[in-house]
Amino acid sequence: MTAHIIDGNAIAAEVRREVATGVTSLLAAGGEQPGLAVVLVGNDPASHVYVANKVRQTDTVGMRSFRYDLPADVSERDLLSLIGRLNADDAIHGILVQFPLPQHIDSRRVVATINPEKDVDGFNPLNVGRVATGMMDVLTPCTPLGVMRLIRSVHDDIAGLGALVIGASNVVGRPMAQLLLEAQCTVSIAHIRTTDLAARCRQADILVVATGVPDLIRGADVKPGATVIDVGITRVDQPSGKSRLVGDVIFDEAVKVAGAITPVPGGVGPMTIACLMANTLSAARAAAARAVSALHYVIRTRESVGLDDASVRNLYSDDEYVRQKHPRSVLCLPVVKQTKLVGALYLENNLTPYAFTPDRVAVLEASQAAISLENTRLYSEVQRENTERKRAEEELRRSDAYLAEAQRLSRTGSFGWNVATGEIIWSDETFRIFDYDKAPSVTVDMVVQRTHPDDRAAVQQTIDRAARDGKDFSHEYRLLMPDGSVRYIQAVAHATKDAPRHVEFVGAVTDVTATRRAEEALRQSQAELAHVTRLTTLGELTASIAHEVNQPLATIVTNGEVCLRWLAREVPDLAEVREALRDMISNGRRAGGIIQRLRALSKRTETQKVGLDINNAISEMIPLVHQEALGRRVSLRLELAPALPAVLGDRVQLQQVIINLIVNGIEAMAPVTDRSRDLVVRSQLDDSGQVLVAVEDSGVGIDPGNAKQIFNAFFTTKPSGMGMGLSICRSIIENHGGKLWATRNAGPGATFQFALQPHQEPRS
Ligand SMILES: NC(=O)C1=CN([C@@H]2O[C@H](COP(=O)(O)OP(=O)(O)OC[C@H]3O[C@@H](n4cnc5c(N)ncnc54)[C@H](OP(=O)(O)O)[C@@H]3O)[C@@H](O)[C@H]2O)C=CC1
Ligand SMILES: Nc1nc(=O)c2c([nH]1)NC[C@@H]1CN(c3ccc(C(=O)N[C@@H](CCC(=O)O)C(=O)O)cc3)C=[N+]21
Repeated sequence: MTAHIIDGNAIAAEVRREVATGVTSLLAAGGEQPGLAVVLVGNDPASHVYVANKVRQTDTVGMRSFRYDLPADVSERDLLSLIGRLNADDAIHGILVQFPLPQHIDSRRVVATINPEKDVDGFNPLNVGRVATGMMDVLTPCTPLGVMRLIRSVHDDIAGLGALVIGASNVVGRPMAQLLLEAQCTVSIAHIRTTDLAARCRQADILVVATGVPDLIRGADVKPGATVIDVGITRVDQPSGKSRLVGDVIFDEAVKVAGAITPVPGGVGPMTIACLMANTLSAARAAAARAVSALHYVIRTRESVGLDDASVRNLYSDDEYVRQKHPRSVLCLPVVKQTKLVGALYLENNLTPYAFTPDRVAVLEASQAAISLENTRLYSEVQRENTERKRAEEELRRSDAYLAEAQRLSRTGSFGWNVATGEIIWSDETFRIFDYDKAPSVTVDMVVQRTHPDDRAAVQQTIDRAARDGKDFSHEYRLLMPDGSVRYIQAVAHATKDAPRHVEFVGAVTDVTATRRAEEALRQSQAELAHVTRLTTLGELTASIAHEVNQPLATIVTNGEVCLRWLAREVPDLAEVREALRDMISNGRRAGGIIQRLRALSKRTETQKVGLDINNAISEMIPLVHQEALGRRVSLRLELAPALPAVLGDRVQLQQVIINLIVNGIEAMAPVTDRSRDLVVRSQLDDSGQVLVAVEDSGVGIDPGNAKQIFNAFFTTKPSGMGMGLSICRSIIENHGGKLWATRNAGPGATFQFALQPHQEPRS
């Protein structure tokens, strides 16, 4: 198995492409073209090759290169002064002084002179210190940076791996170890004095060799599967006369043991230059971001900036604008409103330094403060008003929503009607009830149109009267909907008058269809129940009624025989015959009357309320109960007050009540043996002008324990009764707007009575 050979050339090309893209977007964002200065001292041929390479690649990725070739005997001072100029030159974002430098020049001083922001080698102590303390967003030495990228091409995560760095130079070994440490490797650094190097190598998951000692690491020194990074580059002469580059690792051996390995050449080397490009781009980007004008500073810090003499080099001298316009005095104040920076006040004077004296600044700042204060006051006022308005609007919106919902739920719509203008406004629910599409205004005609034809005249009349009198009104009418269905509407309206001729109605319309239908159903079932109980009562009376009918029939038969006899005489006695015939007719009528009443009572009819004479209604029932009373030895007496006013009622239903009360009274006296059984049916006008009908018996009376229940449905004291009688009676009387109740008599027995309002003939 051989190791994966990490292709430094390919990855370096990748890095260069990224850099080229970065340069393009930096330019697009208005940044300056990145520039790299390469300083070469002396004539070292290898260095010339490298530098030429760097310059070429710089141009390739779209950056500018500046090459400075100095003689080998250049003074340190001259070199440092060149560096100073390069530091100040805004076209230059990166400075690289190629190593090695001649002996007479102190490389550390050179490195320390390079502006840390332009130190693309990452050798300046400030950058070294930053990397050493884990600040990775700074310029990082190129070779270790490239190595990390190579390692990452084979490892997603190297945290926890054992890493051995051989070589402890400031250029490679030490920063390398820092980067590996930062990536959470367990890092060892080996150097010339390290003992048992091979054994240490065999422990390393990641082996970075940077000594410049060819063949230092053999295959046997590599931990199987380890990642081997060979930084070393040594040019060795070959027998052919040509030279070739070798690394520190015996590649042919190590490639058989390692998991991944970099070749030399084509490994770390190309990465170093690619990372130099990347560092130069980073430096240029940082410079663009830092293009800190005074304005930017003010915006960022909200502190005012004053430059008394802008021609003197200062923090803002690098500002593009300052460089081009050379203002002499600059004052920049933040304009803050409601803790928000809304702008900056920028004043400059291109003629004199010290134009913005402290007292002038104070005046400016004070007036700005005054304006701010006033703004603050206005702002908070507006803010408060806004909040208040929002709250009110929200409340209104919510209550509107509640109202609409309530209208929908209660099927009640509202309306407004201005009589003078004829303008009518409907709520959504009103539109729904009338089944019209929503419209901004409505006419009286629309209401009339929708009204059931049978009710139209009445509705029109109500509306006309309301418009004329300007008085509250309420009416109930039906709507005939487009689909042919009928709706029952109840409308009430209240008149408001703010001027004598200016009447406005505010009202509500309720769809009471469901209520009316329920009432109708209830009335129907009550009528049916009443009919059934009526038949039951009549059923109980069958025997006595049959007897009651039989009697006139028997009389008729007897009279018929008498007639035949009188006619059979030699001289027929016609006077007698006539007398008998009259008797027959009257008895026939009597029987017929009973049958007729029976038929009326047993018929199932709609309720028909008419003005009727209650005495007459009572009298008609007597023949039906006459025989029953006789048979049970009850004396039945009528005490009917003459000239009673008519009552409005359904004859059959009221007669059902009367007959029920009489039958109950008769039954209540059945157990009575020690006294006479008297039943009195009385009619009279009571003190309050009501027509009163009372049925008084001398029976067993009402058990006080039952007094409350006797009118309840299903309550009965009779063994065979259904218990519907009194409950139906009461509902009939209540339907007539009257009252039915029972009292105990002073003597034995009880009195059941009902009271009805006299019927007012409608005045036409
Ligand atoms: N590919 C690339 O881009 C680059 C390649 N290089 C190459 O990397 C190599 C190292 O460069 P650089 O760090 O600048 O060189 P230096 O000479 O500055 O450092 C060499 C380091 O290796 C250590 N060392 C030397 N011999 C041994 C040994 N036998 N066993 C253990 N440690 C040893 C030294 O230890 P001590 O400190 O005790 O002397 C020293 O720390 C060179 O071949 C150089 O050409 C360098 C830079 C970039
Ligand atoms: N201030 C400074 N910064 C440096 O980064 C720096 C320096 N001085 N001095 C010298 C070392 C060495 N160095 C290399 C750069 C590229 C290759 C490189 O491209 N190598 C190719 C081969 C190049 C060739 O053909 O010679 C490769 O390994 O494939 C090698 C080595 C940067 N160094």
